[in-house]
Amino acid sequence: MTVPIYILSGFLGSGKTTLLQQMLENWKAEGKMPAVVMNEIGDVNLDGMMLDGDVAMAELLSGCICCSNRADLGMELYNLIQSGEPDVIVIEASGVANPVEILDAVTEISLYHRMELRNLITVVDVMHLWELYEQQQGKTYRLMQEQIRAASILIMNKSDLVQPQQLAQVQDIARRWNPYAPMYSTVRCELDRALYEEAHPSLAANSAEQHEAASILSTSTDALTANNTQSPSESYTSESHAHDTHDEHCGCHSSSVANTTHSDSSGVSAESTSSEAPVHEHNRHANDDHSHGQLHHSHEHVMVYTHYFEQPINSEAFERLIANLPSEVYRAKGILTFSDTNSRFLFQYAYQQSDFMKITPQKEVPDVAVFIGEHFDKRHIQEQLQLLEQQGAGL
Ligand SMILES: Nc1nc2c(ncn2[C@@H]2O[C@H](COP(=O)(O)OP(=O)(O)OP(=O)(O)O)[C@@H](O)[C@H]2O)c(=O)[nH]1
Repeated sequence: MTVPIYILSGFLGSGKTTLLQQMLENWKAEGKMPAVVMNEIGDVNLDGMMLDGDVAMAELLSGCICCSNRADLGMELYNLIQSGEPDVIVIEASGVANPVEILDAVTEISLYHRMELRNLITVVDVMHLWELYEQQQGKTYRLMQEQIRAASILIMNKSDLVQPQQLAQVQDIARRWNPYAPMYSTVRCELDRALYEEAHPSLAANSAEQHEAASILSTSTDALTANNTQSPSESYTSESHAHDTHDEHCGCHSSSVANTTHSDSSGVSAESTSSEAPVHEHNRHANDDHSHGQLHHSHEHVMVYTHYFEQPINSEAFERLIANLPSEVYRAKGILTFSDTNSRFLFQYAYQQSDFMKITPQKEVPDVAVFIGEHFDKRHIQEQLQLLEQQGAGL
């Protein structure tokens, strides 16, 4: 049997895990056995902890499958197929992954194993794209372009956060970058499963054009004039993301922490102290530029700070901290025990929107928070969190 493979791409916080959960529920409801490869640039897989324990999962942590973990991806796919014979596999790429690289990796692997790339689904945060489009520059903008161009299906998500005119503009932008992929506008990635299950002919067309398309991205300026006079939705601040200043495409980092591959779903080291993944630039792909045009550049300085909590903290103080995160932090998530509530919470922060959800973990999970961004002051966040812990402990 040939195993269908789906790749989920999309910038940090766009809604990939939200979609993944729906896909898994759908397949499980009809008795299929899905398996998942989850990739995080941080050293903790919080999303994986929230998935049902009966889903086979491989984790590629502390790096990005488009570069540092690329070789491991093949091995994990092979192991998943050999060990569990899943009916379908979904690869959730890290939010800073270049999908062209993943597409290449999966295509290579499928030459040797019985698997078929069914769809590369890119989930777009429409509000985020709308604001980035106004600036027309920056690494995140270019990475989003690549993610959109590589897609065989485009999901324009979080459409509840934009005005209809803004949505139409963003659809227009995405359509210009990728005229092939069917495009669906969603709230919380809700869409009919038939729409993503059918292999779309554009995938073949697209994959043949990936390198060419990607090679022109760095100089690509869209013909559409950025004449958006409407201010962003009230639900966001209008703060610009001026930190995106590098002329590079892929947002991976190479961590000093050795790549960790877990074949179980625990996903968390037993450390109880804070840890951080120092980031350094690596130019592995830069040398490849001769063969791939301008696709491979040195990678951006994506920073990750992981904080393991030793004490419960006050919920309101934590919410204030999250509300005041610097704009350089563009994604945060965590599991927390608060000193003033009975329940544990999963918190999410993506592009200046935060979300707290009560959870009852089915297995032992630590209290931990992960912060992802560029050039932010990790020490400052660490000190703030430690202060909250001290206050929580009444010190
Ligand atoms: N308002 C709104 N929020 C959404 C929507 N879809 C997802 N979210 C929220 O956005 C946050 C990020 O969603 P995820 O599905 O975790 O995003 P992701 O792409 O998997 O994030 P990373 O894995 O960190 O890259 C969560 O708090 C979601 O509940 C949507 O359509 N509208």
